[in-house]
Amino acid sequence: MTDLALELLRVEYAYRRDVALRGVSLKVEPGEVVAITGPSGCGKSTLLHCAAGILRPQAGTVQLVGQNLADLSEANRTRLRRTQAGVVLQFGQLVPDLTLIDNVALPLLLEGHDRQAARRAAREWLDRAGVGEDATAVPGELSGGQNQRAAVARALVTGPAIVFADEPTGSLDSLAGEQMMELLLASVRNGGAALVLVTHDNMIAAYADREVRLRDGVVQHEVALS
Ligand SMILES: Nc1ncnc2c1ncn2[C@@H]1O[C@H](COP(=O)(O)OP(=O)(O)OP(=O)(O)O)[C@@H](O)[C@H]1O
Repeated sequence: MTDLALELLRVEYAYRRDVALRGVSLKVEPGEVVAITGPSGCGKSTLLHCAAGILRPQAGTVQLVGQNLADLSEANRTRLRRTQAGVVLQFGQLVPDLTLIDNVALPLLLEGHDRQAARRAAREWLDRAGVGEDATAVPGELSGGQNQRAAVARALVTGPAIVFADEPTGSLDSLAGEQMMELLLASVRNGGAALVLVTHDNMIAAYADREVRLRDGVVQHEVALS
């Protein structure tokens, strides 16, 4: 039996003042594209951060590719996250002082790959993402759309089992947003990765295989879209 890409069981998360998640369960199959939707403040980003191992839930379990994150040491959790999970956020979040090629090579260098091989793989991913010609530019010299393309390359370069994207088109106009979604979907499908996508935009959610709608920190309903 193949492991699920992601499984959350009764996950709860509270910030100092607000309870963001009140027992959320979610399964994502390998290669599946799932959109997390719902009104502002319903817990979408918190769910994504718990699933990606960035936040630690106070209750419930998160399994990434069959491994319970709570059972792993800090070092092993970081390693699993780096190798198995790619992350794309709203504004790219590239390192501003590094060129695109160095930004994309970074996850491989952190995993101990040699510099030349890391840069070669980074260049290939930048080409696939349509920004190969901008490989030596720094993020500040490029548009939001170009930076988001590089962020997709950085998320996919390690060959992750799952990609987490939080409003990846939120800073783009609608044409650049559509192109970005096409790239993200083609990239995860080529790499065989699952995609968990947070969005408040119905047009973007429509790209998913399944929509999971949150309300007040719980799953309100799930709909198969394809
Ligand atoms: N860093 C934080 N510190 C304190 N409270 C937070 C933090 N991030 C989120 N919250 C609170 O947790 C709840 C859920 O927020 P979250 O950002 O997960 O929702 P969201 O659905 O992603 O919202 P949006 O669509 O507006 O981004 C909200 O009440 C929010 O105010």
